[in-house]
Amino acid sequence: MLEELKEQVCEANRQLPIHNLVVFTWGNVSGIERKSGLFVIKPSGVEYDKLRPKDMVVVNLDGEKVEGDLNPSSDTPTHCVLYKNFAAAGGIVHTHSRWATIWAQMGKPIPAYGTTHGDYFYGAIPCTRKMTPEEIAGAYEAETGNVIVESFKGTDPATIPAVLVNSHGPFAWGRDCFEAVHNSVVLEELAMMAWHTRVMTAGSDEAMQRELLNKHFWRKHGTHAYYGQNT
Ligand SMILES: O=C(CO)[C@@H](O)[C@H](O)COP(=O)(O)O
Repeated sequence: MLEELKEQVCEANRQLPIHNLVVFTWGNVSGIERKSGLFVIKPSGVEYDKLRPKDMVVVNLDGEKVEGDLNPSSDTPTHCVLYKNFAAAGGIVHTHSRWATIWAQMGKPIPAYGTTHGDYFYGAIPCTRKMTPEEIAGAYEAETGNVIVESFKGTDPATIPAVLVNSHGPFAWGRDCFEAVHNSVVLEELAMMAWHTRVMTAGSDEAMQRELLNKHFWRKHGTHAYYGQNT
């Protein structure tokens, strides 16, 4: 089972440059096997076109490497915190994709301006608060996960499968690593569209009508128990 997951996570990482989500190696994808509690993640610093399934690193939910010759991504502790807190996450992606990173650097959530957004995200895509100096100086990557979890209090992460880490960049997730990559591509497109919407409306944060958001999100997702019910 883990061998198949290694192949999937390797392929998902190789899709990041294909979708123009990364420069150099500024991104990583992981996937979890919930039954064992083990997840597979990209090795740190390895170029995507050189990745092979056997290079993938296996990590447990205590953040300990259990298999692999290479070092796991430097963001592994963040992936770990998200897997422990978001049951909805079967796969996680972190990138520095351009337009989503612009919003993360602005420290602003991406409003649900239109139905393209509403088809994938049931509301604004949140931006975390800035981290404290203590959090930055401490277990930084784990604290990055903690501020993400904090920004989802009262929100089902299955219905908004992405976040902007303030001053850093986006994380996205899905039921598996390929859906997480898909959501990362959609996030990047929405971030670019939202930027231009905001500029052309003189900085308006006015979102689409709630009725329209409900219609679009639940028409697409309402049949999946994964998303809960239309509240
Ligand atoms: O967020 C960062 C750096 O700010 C990381 O995502 C790196 O850009 C990729 O690190 P590795 O996965 O290669 O360790």
